[in-house]
Amino acid sequence: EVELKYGADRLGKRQDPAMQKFRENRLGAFIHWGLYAIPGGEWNNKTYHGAAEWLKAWAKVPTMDWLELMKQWNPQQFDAKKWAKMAKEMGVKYVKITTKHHEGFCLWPSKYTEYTVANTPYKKDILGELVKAYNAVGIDVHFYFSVLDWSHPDWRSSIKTQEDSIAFQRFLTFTDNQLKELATRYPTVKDFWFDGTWDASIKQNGWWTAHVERMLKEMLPGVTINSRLRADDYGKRHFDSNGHLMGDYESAYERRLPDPVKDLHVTKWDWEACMTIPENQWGYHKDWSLSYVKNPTEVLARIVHAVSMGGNMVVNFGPQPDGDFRPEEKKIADFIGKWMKKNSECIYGCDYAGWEKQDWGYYTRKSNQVYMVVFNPPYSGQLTVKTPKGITITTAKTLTGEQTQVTETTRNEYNVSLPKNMPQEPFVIKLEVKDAQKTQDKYREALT
Ligand SMILES: Cc1ccc([C@@H]2N[C@@H](C)[C@@H](O)[C@H]2O)cc1
Repeated sequence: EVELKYGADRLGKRQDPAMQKFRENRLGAFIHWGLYAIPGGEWNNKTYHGAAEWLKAWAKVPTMDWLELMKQWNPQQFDAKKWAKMAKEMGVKYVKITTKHHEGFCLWPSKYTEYTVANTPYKKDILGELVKAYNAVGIDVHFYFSVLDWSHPDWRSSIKTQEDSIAFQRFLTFTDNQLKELATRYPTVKDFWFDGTWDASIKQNGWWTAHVERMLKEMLPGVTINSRLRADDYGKRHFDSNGHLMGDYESAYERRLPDPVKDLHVTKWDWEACMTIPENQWGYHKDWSLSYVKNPTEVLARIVHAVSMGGNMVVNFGPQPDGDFRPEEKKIADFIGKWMKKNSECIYGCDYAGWEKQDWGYYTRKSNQVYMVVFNPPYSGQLTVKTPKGITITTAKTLTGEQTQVTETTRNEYNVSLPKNMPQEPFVIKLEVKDAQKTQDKYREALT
């Protein structure tokens, strides 16, 4: 291994209560809300197909013109309690909120920049209202924070001159101040999810990314930090030059998921994926007909896929400029919530089962219970289940208590029959399993 001053601060999964809560939460929601919601992907009567929160870039809008949008920021329909109710009913255990996206507009009244909600017609502290409302219904709040800040004159994507270097040091101090401000104003925050950290200027200041992780953990014991913040002494990101994961969980799965057969290495560490409902829109876009929009079952499949491989899933919402949500997003939240009401036992606190992936769907596991989450019931009426050596199935029944037939077809292989009255939506069969290995050990202990 190479000697590192700014590599991984810890090896292996964190096992403290705060990280266990992060892991057991499993299902979260993303909120991408900022000035970009106002134009919604359209500028000077031209509609841009790219991600709406990047419109400033696509339409090459000068920073001062873009920040003029602040004069229109006045979400009259915004009601933090309604947002919290929607999240609660969806069954998410945490919400990640864009405190500041690349545009540099802050949802909290930061005293380190004028580009904040305080200087808009709306005036009020949106972030503070959301933290209070989500926490009041038992939902953890996570902060998305973009280091990249298009509104700040000292931002540099690369350091070419001495002047760049001096400016960028000022920028890092500005960023430190904003992060300390967020940690001080909102001490119930449970996580910081950093974005906008891919540029050379950050990669060659790996020391600063390590300092930020350490500073926030000192200020907020238990807080979790995503791997995307981190660069090591040599500019290596997410995993340091010795291959060790930095931060507390891998955060590279954005709009994609690890393969359930080829990418099983991800089950060795904590990770969190995030996804959009259209192909690629995080902020509000007026026209969702421009790309494929996932149906509710496709969103659900990605949630279960992540949990089946020991990860979390965060489903994105891009609120309208008026502070309400678009009907398509309300429909998704409602479907997921209804499904979770019946089936969340196979999600919360569940992990990778270690069983071979089958075509009918995904396994999740909680202690000696293995859940079969069935998305593709086979015409044979039989669900193939292959168990690892020494593991046998003792019972199998749906979460509504209906017994299903379990037939051993060969060593470590079973047919689990589809339930008689099969639900017309993805359903769960719960298996009780016995691990011969473990019981023998217990038995052997008894002998000595
Ligand atoms: C190339 C690229 C940069 C940043 C992003 C941001 N990360 C997501 C979580 C959104 O915030 C998106 O704007 C997406 C793609």
